[in-house]
Parts: sequence; structure tokens; C-alpha cells
Amino acid sequence: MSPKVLVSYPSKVIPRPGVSRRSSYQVAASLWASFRYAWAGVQYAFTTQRNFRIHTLVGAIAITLGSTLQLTLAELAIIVVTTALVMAMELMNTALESVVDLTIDTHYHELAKVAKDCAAGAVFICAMVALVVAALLLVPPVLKLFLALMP
Ligand SMILES: Nc1ncnc2c1ncn2[C@@H]1O[C@H](COP(=O)(O)OP(=O)(O)OP(=O)(O)O)[C@@H](O)[C@H]1O
Repeated sequence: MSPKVLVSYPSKVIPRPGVSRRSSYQVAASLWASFRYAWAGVQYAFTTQRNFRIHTLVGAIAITLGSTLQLTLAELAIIVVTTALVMAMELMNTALESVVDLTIDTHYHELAKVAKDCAAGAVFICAMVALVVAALLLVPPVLKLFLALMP
């Protein structure tokens, strides 16, 4: 006999309209409160995660350099989007690490390793793509500037 596959959630986990989620300690009381919690998450990552600070700094440098070199708005937007993608990935990585640690604490588990390694791999791939994109957009104008300054 094939196992029963749930195609919809049991009604007890679906909150009725206007009713808070039941399994959460607390839910944001307003949109403004949601923003404050989200900003607290960004601050937490910035304070505790060295990689998040590096991504922020590198992104800020790339955006500043791009504006100084007068890249087009579309090119600047691409750098902003790739920077934001890396920072968002790092935040998701931090969230996943916290959930894994919450679940397993300091014990070793192969699946905890898979989860953390894959999340770190996602950040790595995005960071590499962001670097390549920034190099493709920034290196030609930098070279042009150097050539123009050469006697
Ligand atoms: N509970 C665990 N069980 C098995 N392996 C773990 C566990 N916790 C961590 N590891 C291994 O140690 C590595 C580093 O863990 P850590 O929690 O520092 O994640 P990280 O992604 O390297 O952190 P950061 O993004 O802050 O640099 C993980 O990628 C994983 O291979």
C-alpha cells in the first residue's frame, strides 16, 4: 500500500483570518513592528557575522565606485541587486544556522552538516557571481581611466 501523502495542511495549522499563528511565541502586532523585527535581524547579522560585514563593505565599495565612474543607471542597478542578493543569502544562512543550532545544540549530526554546508554554498555561489558581475562592469571603466591618465 502506498503511503498517504498530504496534499493540504490540516486545518489546525492554518490560522483563521484575523487570528494569530498558533505555534509562534508572538507575532508582529503591526506592519511597523514587522519592519522593526526585520531591522533587528539585519543588525544582529551585522554585529555577529563577520561575513555579513564583509559583504556589506564590498557591496558599498562597488556601488560607490560604480557611481564615481558614472556607470549607467541599469549597470548600477545590477550591482545593487547582486549586492542585496548576497546580503539576503547571508541573512538566510544565519537564520538556518540558528534553527539548526536550536534543534541540535552542540551535538554532531550529518544532516546538520548538510544543511549548514549547503546554506554556506548558496552564499558562496551568490558572492562569486556578484564579484564577477562587479568586475565585468567596473574593470573596463577603471582601465579606461588609467589609459586616459597615462602620458
Ligand atoms: N551540529 C553540527 N553537526 C555537524 N556539522 C556541523 C554542525 N555544526 C557545524 N557543523 C559544521 O561546521 C561548519 C561550520 O559551522 P558554522 O555553524 O560556523 O557555520 P558556517 O556557515 O561556517 O558559519 P558562518 O556563516 O558564520 O561562517 C558547518 O558548515 C558544518 O560543516
